[in-house]
Amino acid sequence: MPWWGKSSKDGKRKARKGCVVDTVHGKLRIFSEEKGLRFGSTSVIYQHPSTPLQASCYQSFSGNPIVQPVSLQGGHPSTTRRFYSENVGSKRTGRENFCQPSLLSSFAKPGHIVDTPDGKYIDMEFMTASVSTYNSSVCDDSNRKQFLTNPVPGHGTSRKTATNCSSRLKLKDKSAIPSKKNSRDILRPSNSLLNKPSVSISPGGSIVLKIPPVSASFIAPRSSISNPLVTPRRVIRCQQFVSGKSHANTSLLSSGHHSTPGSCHISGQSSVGDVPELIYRQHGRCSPESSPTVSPTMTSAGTRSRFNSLHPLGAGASPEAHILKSDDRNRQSHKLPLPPVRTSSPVPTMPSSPTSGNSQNVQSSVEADNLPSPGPRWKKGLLLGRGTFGHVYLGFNNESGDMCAMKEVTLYSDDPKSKESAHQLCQEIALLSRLRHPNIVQYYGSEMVDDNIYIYLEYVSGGSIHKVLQVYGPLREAALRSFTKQILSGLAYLHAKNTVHRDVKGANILLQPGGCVKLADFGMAKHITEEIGPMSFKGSPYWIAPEVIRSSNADVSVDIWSLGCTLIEMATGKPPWSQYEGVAALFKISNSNELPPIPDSLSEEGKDFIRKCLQRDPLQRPTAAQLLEHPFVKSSSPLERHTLSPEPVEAMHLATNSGNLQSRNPQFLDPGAIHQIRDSRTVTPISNAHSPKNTASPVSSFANLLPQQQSPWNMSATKLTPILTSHGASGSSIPNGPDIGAIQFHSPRSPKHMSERLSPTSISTPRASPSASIPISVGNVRPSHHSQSPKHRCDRLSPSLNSSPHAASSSSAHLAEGNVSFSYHTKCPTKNMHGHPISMLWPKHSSYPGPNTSYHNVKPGMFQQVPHISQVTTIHSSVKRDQIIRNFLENRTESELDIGGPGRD
Ligand SMILES: Nc1ncnc2c1ncn2[C@@H]1O[C@H](COP(=O)(O)OP(=O)(O)OP(=O)(O)O)[C@@H](O)[C@H]1O
Repeated sequence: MPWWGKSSKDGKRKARKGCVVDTVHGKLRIFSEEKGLRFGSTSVIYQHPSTPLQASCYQSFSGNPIVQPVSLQGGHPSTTRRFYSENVGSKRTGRENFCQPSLLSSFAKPGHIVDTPDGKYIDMEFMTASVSTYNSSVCDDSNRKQFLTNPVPGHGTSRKTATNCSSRLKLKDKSAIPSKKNSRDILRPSNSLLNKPSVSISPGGSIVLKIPPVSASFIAPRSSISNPLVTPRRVIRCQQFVSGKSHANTSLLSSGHHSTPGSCHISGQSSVGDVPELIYRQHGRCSPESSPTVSPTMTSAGTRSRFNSLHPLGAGASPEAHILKSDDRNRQSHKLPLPPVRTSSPVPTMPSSPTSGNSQNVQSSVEADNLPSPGPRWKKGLLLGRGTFGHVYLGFNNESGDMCAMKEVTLYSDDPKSKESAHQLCQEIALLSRLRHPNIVQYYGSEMVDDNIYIYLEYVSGGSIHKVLQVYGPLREAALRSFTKQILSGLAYLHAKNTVHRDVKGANILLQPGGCVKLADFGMAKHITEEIGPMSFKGSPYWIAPEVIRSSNADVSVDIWSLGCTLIEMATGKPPWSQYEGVAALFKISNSNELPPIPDSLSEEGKDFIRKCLQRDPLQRPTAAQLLEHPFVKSSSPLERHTLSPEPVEAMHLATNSGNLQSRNPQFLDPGAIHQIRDSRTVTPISNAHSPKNTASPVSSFANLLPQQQSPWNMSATKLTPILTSHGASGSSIPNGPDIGAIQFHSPRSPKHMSERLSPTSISTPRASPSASIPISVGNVRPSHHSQSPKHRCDRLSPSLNSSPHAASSSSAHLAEGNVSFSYHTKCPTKNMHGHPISMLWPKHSSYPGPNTSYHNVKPGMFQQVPHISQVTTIHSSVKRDQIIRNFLENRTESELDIGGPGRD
């Protein structure tokens, strides 16, 4: 997020709120690998290549193995299709007396990134499909004049139009109330604006696809599939929107909250050219915290009616034609955005799931129209983190048991920040949907639910490198090599696609518990062409390349510079020049010829690697592909993963109860399958059992570093196993910490495998009353030995996970008594697959142990159960949590970390 001027800019923007109208509905588009969407069209058809038409219009994408956009012209009438409509409307613009038509906008539309015949990508501008404000920068004078001389039909004057815009926006929220007024307020572009799309170069250097404003009434279907937008009611009922101001006017705005340190958007004038003109919805009904999935009882028949009305086969060619026809009579009363069509795709349950099976899925789909609701699939759960523009939640599919990360951004029509948010989201969606790489967070889909945009991403449960550094301190060289190699691998892939990330830093690199790191946060990423580099200044001050500060001409080499900074960050816990304030840091970076201090702790290879990355002349920097050959990373080879294995308890539960181990893999989701719009009464599953697997197989595994080197990080990693227990659902509260989750924790292992891991000194946690200490059956635990291998630790401690799921719940009474309750890791899932909270074991009757403490002869009753570190933090509010953890990690022996408990050497 912008690192300067957050509040002031924001305040200024809010002081001059303009009407910002949305169409983010209709802008969420599939970024499929396939092409064929009509630019400028107000509808997009998604074709499922294999499913029959007869399948119903279940309002979800989740079951689509592959749901991809197809051309309106190219669609075969016999295939199942779905589409979204774009909406046309207008909005009052503050003091402006008139509105004007603008250009079509494409939100996250395939047109934003287009494959050219030569394989290159072209950045397409987002255009507004709306009536824009007078001040809208995307509206040229000719259009404005045209509008003025061609008042909107049905409006006596443009002034009246502007006035009515406001009314419509208010009415939009009253979705259930039919409004005749709305129908009168529809703005239609003048005929002269119905030109063919044109392409030009924007000031920002992007290729701009200009598409004339389109009103629903002007859109002619180009295929046998009827375009629902020709339906006046659709125009009336759906979003009416007005374009916002240019991105250049809002790029310096910042949010009130941000999680990533030091981020900045130096979006200068040059950013105008590459900014989509987005459209926003009126501040809507739902709060940002509202779950996109709702009770089935909330799905009204009207929703289905609307859905039917928009079905691409609604012209009567489909078997549902009769439904559409009958429902058409009911559409009058529904103004909400139409949900996406759930067609014949099977519900994406796993094969072993009780609810899986094509026949059942298809049946479910078929019945969707007849049932009150298909039921919720994805539920917004724990808060994983806060970003500049929104929150990221853990999403849980209660049908398949899978998880994903749900990035939620709420758009408000009167909040200029929403414009920036939507812009960034558009870029992120556009880029992510094209990417598939083990070291890049996988994009699954996106949708609009009321005022919220949701981006569904692969869930990376370990949190960001930045947070890891905060908690555990700097990484040791082996981890540095592994992480750097993986980041490089992701960057090499990215750069090969002519894409620059522009915000490489620890906060944007997520870590899987297994040691796989993934590039995330592509909000600032950009496609570039050979001729035109990214023009806007974006990035984070301490990681930003000098040439980005000095000029607007930059290319993928800026990521290499940032990688060098990130390596320093990982090695020291802080980015280079962190001793300077933001602007001073920028000055230092851009105007000095100094190199930041390179950590002495690094090997010569590491130092050389950093020096190569931090060459001020970008031409001298090696490419990511070249750096992959650098000895610093080349020697980091993937080894067998054998460490954390926190899965025994969960795996056994899975094996015995659900038998659906495959569902732990989040890759069931279909990347690119979810660009849809729905209201909060509809349900949109996004899972897909046929999507490619790309979660695992990082370039190297951090886990394999454990045998080589003992480090705080290594120790913390091994700690994932022994201290986890699960207890009943009546246990303590589950905090909404950012680094919690269980997806990797529950990786499948067979019971046999687990039993082989048991050792005589196993720890078990039988039932206990919630108020009592957890009676732990512990054999004599050997004193700590630094030479103890991780494998040994793992074997010895694995049984501790073999506790009953009904073990005593964590008791706040224990904590209140002042027992030891510090944690040495935070990457702890809070719930197992069965929804039982998982807590941790801690030594009792002791304050925080000082250095060189070890525990011998651990006996039953020495431990207590602590739900989560955030509660620990509450209890020990006088002690800085992170420092405790760090100190503990740095001074513990391996066995101490394994067991913990009172007593000293
Ligand atoms: N795929 C994911 N899996 C798990 N956690 C995630 C995921 N994506 C994001 N998070 C968490 O949410 C936080 C914020 O996410 P993210 O950085 O993408 O938001 P943002 O608005 O783009 O932030 P920024 O301020 O960097 O622009 C991250 O720091 C991370 O803790």
